Amino acid sequence: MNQVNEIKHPLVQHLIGQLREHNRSPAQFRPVVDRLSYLLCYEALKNFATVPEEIRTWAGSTKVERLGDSGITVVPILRAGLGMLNGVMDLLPGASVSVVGFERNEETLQPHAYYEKWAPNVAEKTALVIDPMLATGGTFLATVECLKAVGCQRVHGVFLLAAPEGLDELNRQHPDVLVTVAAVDERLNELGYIIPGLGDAGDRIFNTVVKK
Ligand SMILES: O=P(O)(O)OC[C@H]1O[C@H](OP(=O)(O)OP(=O)(O)O)[C@H](O)[C@@H]1O
Ligand SMILES: O=c1cc[nH]c(=O)[nH]1
Ligand SMILES: [Mg+2]
Repeated sequence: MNQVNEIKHPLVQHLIGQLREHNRSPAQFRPVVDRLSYLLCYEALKNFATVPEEIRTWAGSTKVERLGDSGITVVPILRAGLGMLNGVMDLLPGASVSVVGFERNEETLQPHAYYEKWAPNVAEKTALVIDPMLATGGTFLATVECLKAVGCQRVHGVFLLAAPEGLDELNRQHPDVLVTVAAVDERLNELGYIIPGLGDAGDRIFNTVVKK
């Protein structure tokens, strides 16, 4: 069973509410994605092991805990995952970045892979995959399969929104993978979009919404 951590914190819920506003422009959308990504990353790290270290302080020596962020590779899924990268890297300056590119075919809803670039020693790292949306789950499942194929054993997905359908599929195929998400929404519509959701995250981040 996947451990799915839906963050009920008022600040997270407030920010997700802002992203759902239809009239929010890309310029107003991006900073909210930034802030949410920072908060979700903070939550995703809550069980991450720290490394004790003895340091000198003004009053002698003491033991402190260090976050081993060099043991993390952050994996934004192109394109929309890039919108979450700054917020996450602010908290993990020592992490490496691996990049995968997937685009969902609008008719079949199958992910089409177009890019893959792994950090050195990826197999030894914890992968923190970032993407605003987990809808059918196809894109994230394909990413998890790529990560496992290169030897990565610990995968944690961080999303703004997820649909129950995608989380069920993840549970069937990869029950070991952890998920942190601001909200699990109601369902998918017939076009594979999350309801109520926020529309197409990539288009809203990159200002490529087609006006009808
Ligand atoms: O769970 P799924 O049904 O696979 O859908 C989720 C994927 O769809 C969106 O990307 P999209 O394909 O629109 O590409 P983009 O990031 O270039 O906009 C989103 O950012 C996820 O990657
Ligand atoms: O609702 C959805 C589903 C997939 N991709 C998005 O950007 N939004
Ligand atoms: Mg898109």
